[in-house]
Amino acid sequence: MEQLQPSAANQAARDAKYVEIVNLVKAYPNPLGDPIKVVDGYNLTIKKGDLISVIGHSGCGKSTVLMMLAGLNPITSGDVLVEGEVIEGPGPDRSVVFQAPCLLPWMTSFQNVMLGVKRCYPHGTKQERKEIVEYYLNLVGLSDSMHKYPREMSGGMQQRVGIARAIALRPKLLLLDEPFGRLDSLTRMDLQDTILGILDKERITTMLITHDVDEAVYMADRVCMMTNGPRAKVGQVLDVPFERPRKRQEILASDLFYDLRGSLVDFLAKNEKEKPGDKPKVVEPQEDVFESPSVTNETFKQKDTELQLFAAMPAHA
Ligand SMILES: Nc1ncnc2c1ncn2[C@@H]1O[C@H](COP(=O)(O)OP(=O)(O)OP(=O)(O)O)[C@@H](O)[C@H]1O
Repeated sequence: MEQLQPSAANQAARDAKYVEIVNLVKAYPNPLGDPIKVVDGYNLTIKKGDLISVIGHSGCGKSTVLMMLAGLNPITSGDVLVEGEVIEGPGPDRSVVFQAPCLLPWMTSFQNVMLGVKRCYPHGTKQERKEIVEYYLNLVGLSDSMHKYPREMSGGMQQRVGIARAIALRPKLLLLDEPFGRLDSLTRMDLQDTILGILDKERITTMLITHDVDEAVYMADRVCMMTNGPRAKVGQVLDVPFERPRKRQEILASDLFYDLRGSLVDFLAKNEKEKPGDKPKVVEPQEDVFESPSVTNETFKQKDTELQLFAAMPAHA
């Protein structure tokens, strides 16, 4: 076996824990203002360049975890480290794609992507920034629609702009919160393959939240299955050993795909009994929760806050 040089070994060790999520806790106030731990002790390590999909029953806390990673939802306790650095708020090293594309309607796709590029590359020349925008719009298959406004594009095309905008920032961590959730199944498959094609080229470390077991397996290197909330955490992590680039037909024809899919379905079925909403559950306030005063000012759902990220984003050093 080939012997790794010490520096290469160190690099490999660093890459193995490129993103570390350590004992992450999120508490929201219940209607009486008492803190309820929705996520409690979430631990996960993501290798550089890996795509990890996160699956779990509705309301278990998937988006809550993703928003904490994005820095858009304050962490009650615990840490998120990207390349060894603890994250504090949003930053240009992380970008997010939500279910809704959240494009500015008065801007073309080019201008929408340029919005983030300008903030992240303030020292680049106008020509360099233009080339970055064009490159990424081309990568998502929109070279012919660079000067179209959102109203002139389909939902799938708008989502492509959102993906180009996120990837053009060259983030260390790409966060995808059900990015295909509003699309028809053909557009969905098309876009899944577009993202996989881009990640094969760029190897961006990615977390994908999805409700779709097939998508979770097809897209990911590992699938993280979350337990039900409150106090949700990582229940099980499943390795998906298919090589990249992946060919959908080959994967769908393999027995392994159905075995992996079966493991996910079993996990979700076991958790089904405890699904919130199945039976009324009295959730007692939890005394040991770390105080988080900003929590009461948060909006209930934060899925449409992509633009906050750009507004709050400091430039690349
Ligand atoms: N700002 C908030 N204040 C209070 N409770 C919240 C807030 N945001 C989310 N919650 C609650 O936290 C829990 C987890 O919500 P979250 O949206 O993270 O779940 P999810 O797994 O992403 O759900 P879905 O799959 O349906 O999108 C839910 O019970 C939700 O009602």
